[in-house]
Amino acid sequence: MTKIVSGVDWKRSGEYGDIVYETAEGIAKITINRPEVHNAFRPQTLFELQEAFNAARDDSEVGVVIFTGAGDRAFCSGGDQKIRGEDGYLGDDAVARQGIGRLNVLDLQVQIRRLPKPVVCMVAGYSIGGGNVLQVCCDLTIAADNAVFGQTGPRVGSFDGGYGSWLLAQTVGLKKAREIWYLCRQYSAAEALEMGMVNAVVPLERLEAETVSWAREMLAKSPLALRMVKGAINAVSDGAAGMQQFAGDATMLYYMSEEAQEGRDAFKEKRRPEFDRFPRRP
Ligand SMILES: CC(C)(COP(=O)(O)OP(=O)(O)OC[C@H]1O[C@@H](n2cnc3c(N)ncnc32)[C@H](O)[C@@H]1OP(=O)(O)O)[C@@H](O)C(=O)NCCC(=O)NCCSC(=O)c1cc(O)c2ccccc2c1O
Repeated sequence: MTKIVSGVDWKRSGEYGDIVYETAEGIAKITINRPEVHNAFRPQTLFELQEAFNAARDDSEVGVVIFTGAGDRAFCSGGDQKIRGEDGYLGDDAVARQGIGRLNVLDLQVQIRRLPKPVVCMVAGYSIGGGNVLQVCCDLTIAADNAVFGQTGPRVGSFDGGYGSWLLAQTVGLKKAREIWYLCRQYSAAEALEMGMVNAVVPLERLEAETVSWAREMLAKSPLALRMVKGAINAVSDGAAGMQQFAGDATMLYYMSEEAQEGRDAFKEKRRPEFDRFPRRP
């Protein structure tokens, strides 16, 4: 196994079984840790990932999230086919004991899109099936030169009709997205770069150093500007939900203004608000 080093002193936290959560220098690194199945996810993996992404969201020290897989052979090979039941993936919780499966990767996809901080996918080896859909949902992707991308749904009896298909089509174009989904071929890192599915390809041993350097570059930028740009880029394609997020950000900024605070203060002080103090901007 190639040693991937970056010189970053990651601090591990949280109690997880299927993932690892680490932070350093304003970056959160979230790693799927099931290398024996090429980091395929099961319901538990996804619940833990949701918890970790929430931790990164809530940590005001964190400005960028790196999402990756353990080892150098795979970022993620999608849903764990060995525990796929008749209607979804079966965990070991009470719901699964009733024979009811889950498709809870869909919740994680939405969470990554709505996280108000850039999420960078760091891919070594396979990014396949539902794993590649997660990669597509991330804001940026840095790939190692051994990375392999592809969808397998129509080969294994599955498909992702949401972000997996139309977001991929937005990313690489309609014809290419159809090819990827209809033929279930595998594509090299160089081909993924060429079609615009990833942002950069670097030698495997430099993967983390390069990804961290992109993260540091973003950390030097205005966090609110990054948040608004992410929301703006997603707003159109996320429809009403995208507009709701963007409007929510506008509300947050308005709450931070003296004008909005005058409304709140006037209510608390039982007086008329003095909105005349604020300009009616052109
Ligand atoms: C990724 C591969 C192309 C790699 O091939 P390779 O030959 O290098 O390695 P092996 O095949 O020998 O794999 C090593 C080891 O890992 C196990 N493994 C790999 N992938 C998975 C997996 N997804 N699930 C379970 N186990 C896996 C493999 O069995 C080996 O272990 P052994 O003990 O058996 O030796 C190749 O592995 C491959 O093609 N993998 C399957 C990729 C795949 O089809 N993924 C699922 C696609 S569907 C999906 O992900 C999905 C999930 C959702 O939750 C959805 C929700 C809603 C809508 C759609 C969804 C969806 O499409």
